[in-house]
Amino acid sequence: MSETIAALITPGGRSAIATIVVAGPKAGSAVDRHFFPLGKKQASTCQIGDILVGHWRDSAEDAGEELVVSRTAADRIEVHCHGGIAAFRRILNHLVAAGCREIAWSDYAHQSESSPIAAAARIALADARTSRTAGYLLDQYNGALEAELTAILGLLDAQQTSDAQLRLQSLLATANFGMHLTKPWKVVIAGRPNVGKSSLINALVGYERAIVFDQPGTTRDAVTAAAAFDGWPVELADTAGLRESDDAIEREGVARARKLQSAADLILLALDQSAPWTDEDQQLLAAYPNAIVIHNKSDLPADESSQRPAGLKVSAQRGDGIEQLNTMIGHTLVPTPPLHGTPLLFTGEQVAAVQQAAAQRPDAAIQTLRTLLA
Ligand SMILES: Nc1nc2c(ncn2[C@@H]2O[C@H](COP(=O)(O)OP(=O)(O)OP(=O)(O)O)[C@@H](O)[C@H]2O)c(=O)[nH]1
Ligand SMILES: [Mg+2]
Repeated sequence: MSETIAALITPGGRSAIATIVVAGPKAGSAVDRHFFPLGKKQASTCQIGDILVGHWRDSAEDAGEELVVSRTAADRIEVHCHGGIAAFRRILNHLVAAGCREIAWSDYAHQSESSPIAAAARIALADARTSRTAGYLLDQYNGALEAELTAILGLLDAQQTSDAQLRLQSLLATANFGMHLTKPWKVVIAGRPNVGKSSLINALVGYERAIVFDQPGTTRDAVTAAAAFDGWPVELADTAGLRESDDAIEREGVARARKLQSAADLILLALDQSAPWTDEDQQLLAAYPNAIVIHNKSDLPADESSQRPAGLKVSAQRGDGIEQLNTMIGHTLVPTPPLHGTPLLFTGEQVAAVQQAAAQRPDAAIQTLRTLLA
């Protein structure tokens, strides 16, 4: 590396501490210009692993900001400063004036990782919302996908094209799961007004996110909440109760509800087991054949209609059955979680490249896969 770069590697905004990495031959001298250590060692002369406390000053007269500098590799220094935007911006500006080139943290990940797949996994890890999804991304960071692509390349090189094709297809089958490692599953609740959809959302997320009221037509706009079921990150959406209405705002709410429901990975169909079975319930059941059917208000006497389908009995109000619902949502989203270490496609670019390779003749497929690995 001949140039020296500076990159903010923590999220922008009001985080507590920001970390700026300075990497390249001029890292030490660039930091020395503004960093005045309390001890004898300078940023440019300290050893790997040294942590220096000092002040970042505009000039020798400036009181400066107290911060910490450490050397993490021969040509790499980290500056740990206050996390406010103005604080890290000032330091980055000084580093640029000292000859560093400022780059984005994602570009730094690409520069500092050994392969594009490891870099992509590192970037994706920042978007993993649960330790379960992070675990699968760590597998890819540690080489699971790279090893599989390399093995497929070997098969193609050896002209074992049908074996290669099988393994490309198995990889493609992981794309839906893999892409969800950084993008939560969308779970949307549907049902007639007043069956207890908002109450169910609140019971599932564990706090009062959605407004509950005894009048039908309470929820108008979609309300979403971040949740996790069985370690799978989910964006859970409450929607307006589905019914014909003369009220323009409610009609708009119903239109938005239908749109969200059509884009959902999973629908929870809420029914009121204490109310008589209606044609609307029947229509909803037919419209969402893959939905999890929930019979809410199990604390009230049941309406014994013969048309009532099988489903999970819960009481959103009392919490009965919510734990089972939780588990059922997780198992429905991911019926058979991949074993740890399984290669997974987790970016759109990877999916597109593997789809392309699967459709190509061996020579072209080899080129496509090499580009993905290079
Ligand atoms: N007894 C009983 N009442 C419930 C239960 N769940 C919800 N309710 C009541 O049913 C009424 C409607 O609840 P909501 O959660 O607002 O229903 P909703 O389906 O979101 O209604 P809309 O937003 O109007 O479509 C409220 O009075 C709730 O307190 C339950 O498990 N048992
Ligand atoms: Mg509601």
